[in-house]
Amino acid sequence: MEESSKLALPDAFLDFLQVNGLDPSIYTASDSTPRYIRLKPGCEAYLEEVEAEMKCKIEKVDWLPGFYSLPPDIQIASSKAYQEGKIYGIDAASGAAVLALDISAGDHVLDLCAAPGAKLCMISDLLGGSGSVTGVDVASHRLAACRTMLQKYALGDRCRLFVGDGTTFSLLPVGFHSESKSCESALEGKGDAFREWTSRRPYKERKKATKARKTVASQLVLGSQHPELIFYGRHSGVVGLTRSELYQSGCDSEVSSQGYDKVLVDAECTHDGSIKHIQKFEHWGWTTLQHRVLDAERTDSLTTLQLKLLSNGFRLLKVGGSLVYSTCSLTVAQNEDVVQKFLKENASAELQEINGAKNWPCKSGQIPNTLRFDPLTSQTSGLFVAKFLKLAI
Ligand SMILES: C[S@@+](CC[C@H](N)C(=O)[O-])C[C@H]1O[C@@H](n2cnc3c(N)ncnc32)[C@H](O)[C@@H]1O
Repeated sequence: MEESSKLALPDAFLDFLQVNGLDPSIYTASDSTPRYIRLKPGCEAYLEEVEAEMKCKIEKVDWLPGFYSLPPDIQIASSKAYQEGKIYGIDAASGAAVLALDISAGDHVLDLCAAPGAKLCMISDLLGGSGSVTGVDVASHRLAACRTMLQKYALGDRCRLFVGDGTTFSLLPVGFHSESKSCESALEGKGDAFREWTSRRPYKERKKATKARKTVASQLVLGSQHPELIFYGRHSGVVGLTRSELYQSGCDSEVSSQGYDKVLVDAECTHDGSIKHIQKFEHWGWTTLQHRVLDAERTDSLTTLQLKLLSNGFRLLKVGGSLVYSTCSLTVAQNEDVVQKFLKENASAELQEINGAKNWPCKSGQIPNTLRFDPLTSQTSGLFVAKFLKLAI
């Protein structure tokens, strides 16, 4: 980690920080930010074993149940506990964003920007043996990594994953069956129903899936059509459904009562609050940072994307349900400004105070009830968090 304290940020990034009023010192003064892990419920007894194996003291994070902190330079990937799926790495600020959802038993949760899936794992963990979680991401390779993670930690039982555009995703939670079922569905026999998911599908099915994937990819480019289902757990509610039952959208009034209980929109952003992510560009090359993060056209369209993701996530929420919007950017443009625009356009949205946040090591955002984690004050990665309630109007 000593390396990072000498990190020489390129001019373009320093300009970006200056324009957005951000202090560059967070990228050089964060060497002491701990690494965080979450222990799978029921694995607490392994803690001593993990400490002995990693040869370090693992501290309980008092304000975040199930979380532990390790010294920053400890690598967890080679540990037995990690390989056996007893622990997974997730930053404490990310854990707080999931906790802000206030997940209860039986909730149907939508994670609209799910990959690579640390927050989705925690959501599945919190749901335990009830409810369901639907993960959506536009990047199929990243979502495939998320699927691997869910399987590795045995957390995917109630999960379904779709490759699709979160700004247009419209599928309701599992178990929702519209009274006005489509004729296609009524006529269709159950012969075509989804069977238990397996990664080793017969050749014929794989061929069909490849064809469907190609069609989906071209349809995604055109901004329409069904998202591709790439994983579903045994108790996700998908087994036994026909395609037309799975792909039901529901009208607005149906969404109000049958939509998701909780929605997480952990939106695509410039990742400038994730120090570890920015440090990686030292190896990837600073020009990559310029293309991927700082390109003006991209940053402009990014806030539009964030607003669309937030609006669509909120549309899919049932009345009385809550949505958490988060980004790992520290800029006001991608956080408070998006929230302000969203509130202006959505009279049924109310910013909510986040339960328990008084004990969290974060600051208030520029709008009351919004929160900001940053490496200097929180000893976590940077994260903005806002929570909305959907009112009946
Ligand atoms: C900050 S990352 C999400 C991290 C994830 N929640 C986790 O905890 O691991 C943002 C994600 O948004 C995805 N994304 C970008 N545009 C999207 C879109 N239009 N619809 C859905 N996902 C999108 C990216 O592929 C990326 O995986």
